This record gives sequence, C-alpha cells and structure tokens, in this order.
Amino acid sequence: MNLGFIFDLDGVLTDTVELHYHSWQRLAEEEGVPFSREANAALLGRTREDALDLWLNGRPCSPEQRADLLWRKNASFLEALEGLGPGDLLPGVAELLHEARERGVRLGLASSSRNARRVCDRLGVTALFGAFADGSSVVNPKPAPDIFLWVAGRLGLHPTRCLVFEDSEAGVRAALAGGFPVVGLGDPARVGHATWVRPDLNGATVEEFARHLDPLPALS
Ligand SMILES: O=P(O)(O)OC[C@H]1O[C@@H](O)[C@H](O)[C@@H](O)[C@@H]1O
Ligand SMILES: [Mg+2]
Repeated sequence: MNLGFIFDLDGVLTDTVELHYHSWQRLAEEEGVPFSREANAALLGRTREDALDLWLNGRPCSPEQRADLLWRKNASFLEALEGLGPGDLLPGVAELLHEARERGVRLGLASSSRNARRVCDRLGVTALFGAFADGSSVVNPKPAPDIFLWVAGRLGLHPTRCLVFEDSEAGVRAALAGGFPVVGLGDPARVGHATWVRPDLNGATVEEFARHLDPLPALS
C-alpha cells in the first residue's frame, strides 16, 4: 500500500519516558542539582547530548564532566531497561502495528535514542519495521526533520504519504518541518501543534488515520 506509518519510540510505543526521567532525576540527586517532571518534558525527543544541555540549564561543565554525566545517565537507563518486555507496549500499540502490517502499510521507526534497537528488541517489535532510524542515523537530530525524511526515503514514500506518531514537542516540530502529517500523543500543551492530537493509541485503527490522508488509499 502506498501509505506509511512512522513511529517515534519513547513515549509512543512504550513508556520509557518514565525510565529516562528517573535516570536524569537520579543524576540530579547525585549531583545535588534541581530537576523536575516539568523540566523533563523539554528533554523528550532530544538526543542524549542535547538533553544533557537542557538538564544542565546553563550550569558550567567541562568536557570530562560531560562525558561522565552522559555515561552515568545511560548506565542507569540501561539498568532500568532490564525489566522491559513485550508486555510493556502501551495500550493499542500491538493491535495497531499488526493491523497496519496486515493491510500493507509500510512501517518505520524514527527515534532519537541510540538505545532504540535494544528497546525494540526487548519489546519484540524490531522485525515489523521496514526502515529503522535511531540516534546515530542522521547528523541533525529532532527538531530537524532529517530523521523522518530518512525513514520516508527508505520506505520509498513521499512525506505526505507517511503519518508520523510523536509524543514530544521536538518530534512534532520535526515532522511538520519535513511536510509530514503528524499525530501528537499526550498532553496538548506539549503536542497541540500536531495535525491531530490523541491521548494515546488505545483503540486506534488504520482506517481512522488513513481516511485523513489525501488522496484516500484503498484499504483492502
Ligand atoms: O540516551 P538515549 O537512549 O540515546 O536517548 C536519547 C533520547 O531518546 C528520545 O527518544 C527520548 O525521548 C529522550 O528523552 C532521550 O534523551
Ligand atoms: Mg518520544
């Protein structure tokens, strides 16, 4: 089918947002600096390095300290990942992925995380994606559109034929900048500028999204 779905990972397919948050929070406690859930919202969709800059909030940091903080943050995240399994897909995700596959919708994954493959392997969904991009795939990260354009290219589809699913402000901006229609998932204060907004993917169907795309694809 001449239609693609491109998924962000953290906060869209699974709730690793919470694991990233706890890793940054733990680092903040160890360093004796402030951090909050509100501050964490700005880190969503950002690469580890860009997230560190936001976490530092202007505090000075040497290259050696940066490397140490990044290593510790990731070590703590990897530790938390050990408990992750196929049961941790968010509500509606497994159903939507499998319906899309059955109907021939081309599936792509576009995540800023360099742990994306490890996370998808744990969730048991890696093989569903015809194109897979992680935090090492493009030079310019979200909110630049590059990662979505790269995945659409690998799927062989024009951006207007691919629907992006995102939970972060940076990700929604990236998709819109690339000319993609985008479904923003979660708090409208964060993703309200998306083409459509939904609380999550619970109850989502291919038909619901496909009918928004012009020209309408024939669903078999
Ligand atoms: O540290 P990692 O696993 O490479 O992840 C980088 C980023 O990946 C994104 O998917 C998350 O939304 C961000 O919160 C995270 O900072
Ligand atoms: Mg996300």
